Amino acid sequence: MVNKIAFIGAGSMAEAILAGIVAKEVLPAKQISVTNRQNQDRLNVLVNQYGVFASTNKEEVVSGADVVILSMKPKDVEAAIATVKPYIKEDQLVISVLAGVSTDFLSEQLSSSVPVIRTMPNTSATIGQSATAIAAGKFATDDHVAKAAELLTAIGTTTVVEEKDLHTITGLSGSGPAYFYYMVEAMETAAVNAGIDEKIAKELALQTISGAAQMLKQTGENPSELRKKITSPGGTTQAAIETLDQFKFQEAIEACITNAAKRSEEMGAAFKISK
Ligand SMILES: NC(=O)C1=CN([C@@H]2O[C@H](COP(=O)(O)OP(=O)(O)OC[C@H]3O[C@@H](n4cnc5c(N)ncnc54)[C@H](O)[C@@H]3O)[C@@H](O)[C@H]2O)C=CC1
Ligand SMILES: O=C(O)[C@@H]1CCC=N1
Repeated sequence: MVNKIAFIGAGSMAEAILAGIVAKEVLPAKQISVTNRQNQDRLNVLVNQYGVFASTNKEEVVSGADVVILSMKPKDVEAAIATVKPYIKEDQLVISVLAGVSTDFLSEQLSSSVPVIRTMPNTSATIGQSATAIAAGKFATDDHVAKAAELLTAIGTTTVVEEKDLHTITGLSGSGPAYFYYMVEAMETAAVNAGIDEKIAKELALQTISGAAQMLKQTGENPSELRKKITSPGGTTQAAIETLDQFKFQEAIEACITNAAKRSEEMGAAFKISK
């Protein structure tokens, strides 16, 4: 049972998560507290929109919280932890959404054995549709993982993974929504360039991606089976897929995920433990 959640960082990811928690009535909005570096206007927006408590006073925000969610950019993590560390106790649970930053580094910065869970949500959290991966740090027990998972179901699905896999998973599902947006952008542009009205191109492309996602979920069939059902021999889809193959579609996606994972590793390498 969670009684109070504190967000350190009040940007888009914090908003997506707290919006989900408020919408699903996981706990009353007043029991969610938020802080940021110093932007009072931004805090006022969150207070007015969601009814949460917000303050730039770190002690007020963190004290008594069962769960503290680190939701600043990786570059700000050291400064942010330094300001909240005096108020973080070992009976609290720290959940990080920071890309690349290891739980060992966070534990070292917190200089205590407070349990730390590292997660990788995505921006579909805004509508309760995140695919969130969760990994336990060395001081986190199965109960802590279960508590984090229960909380994060407010923003979508949760999958427990090993921390070593989080770089690749960031490339898969953390950044993943962007690949589909990019695909839709490309499809719309291609249709418009071929003379289709922009509004019509948008409407058809949007329902196509949405319908395809629902087909994958509702039929439970493999993407390759679904693809084969559309591909009549010698027909239009075969011509289209052959074109994607000529442009090395599979290799492009492999390189896309590998490079995102590599970037996550590089980002994490800036936050190495000292021993
Ligand atoms: N945007 C995305 O798709 C995803 C982002 N993430 C991770 O979420 C984290 C946050 O990203 P966004 O919300 O997009 O960033 P953002 O820039 O919108 O928000 C960052 C927040 O941190 C606050 N902050 C900065 N320094 C601080 C300090 N010293 N003390 C307290 N608060 C401080 C800022 O005031 C701001 O409210 C990042 O670490 C990112 O890696 C994870 C998954 C997906
Ligand atoms: O682009 C980024 O670094 C963050 C992490 C995953 C999605 N957005």
